[in-house]
Amino acid sequence: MNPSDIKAIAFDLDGTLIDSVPDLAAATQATLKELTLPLCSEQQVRSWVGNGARILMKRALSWSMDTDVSDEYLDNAMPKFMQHYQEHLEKHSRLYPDVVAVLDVLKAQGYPMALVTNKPYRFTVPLLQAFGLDNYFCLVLGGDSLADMKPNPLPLQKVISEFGITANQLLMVGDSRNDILAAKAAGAASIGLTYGYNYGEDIGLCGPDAVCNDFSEILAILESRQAVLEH
Ligand SMILES: O=C(O)COP(=O)(O)O
Ligand SMILES: [Mg+2]
Repeated sequence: MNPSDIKAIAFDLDGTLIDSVPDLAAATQATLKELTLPLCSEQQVRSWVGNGARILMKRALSWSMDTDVSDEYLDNAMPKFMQHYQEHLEKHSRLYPDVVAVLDVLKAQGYPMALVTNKPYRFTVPLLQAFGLDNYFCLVLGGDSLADMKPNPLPLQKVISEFGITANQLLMVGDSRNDILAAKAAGAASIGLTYGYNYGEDIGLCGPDAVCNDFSEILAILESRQAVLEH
């Protein structure tokens, strides 16, 4: 990545801006309870998040990352999960440190910003509103907004075309290999954050252009761009 090329930024939501697992876990547990199935732990849910609500529920129903669950079984559980998550949404979720301060700086610096999450769109906007994040993003894409979600490059390609930039001018910031793989497939740059979920794996393993341990480090990476521009 050449920081001086970056003209716009796409942010992931869960595990990047907001620690949403406490509410996702509560909704998952409430669904399993309603189905009289064995309950899972918050830690398990933390390792299952990343590919949207349906895959999370598939993993919860099977207590596994990759066991197949029949469509019928999953279709029966999904409305229950959606209802429970609707009720929990922002009850125990928390903004990560420095998120608002850094978004303020980036907005003031004039970067157009997009929010690209695998979370269903219907939960995304209320969650952004609940945490005062709804005025930063000119484009918000949920996991069900387009025909495919991250790690497919489609949502980032949409950002690139909507913002009228080239792929190498987009920076994707996220906590999951899905964010990094989507960025690579779209030809965009990426920053991987270490504090999020990523299935319990080291985010550095999927090869982001940079790794940050906290959100404010993003500014330092982009500052070299400012230095180049001011020169
Ligand atoms: O809801 C998920 O599974 C992941 O959401 P994210 O793409 O914002 O991390
Ligand atoms: Mg994430």
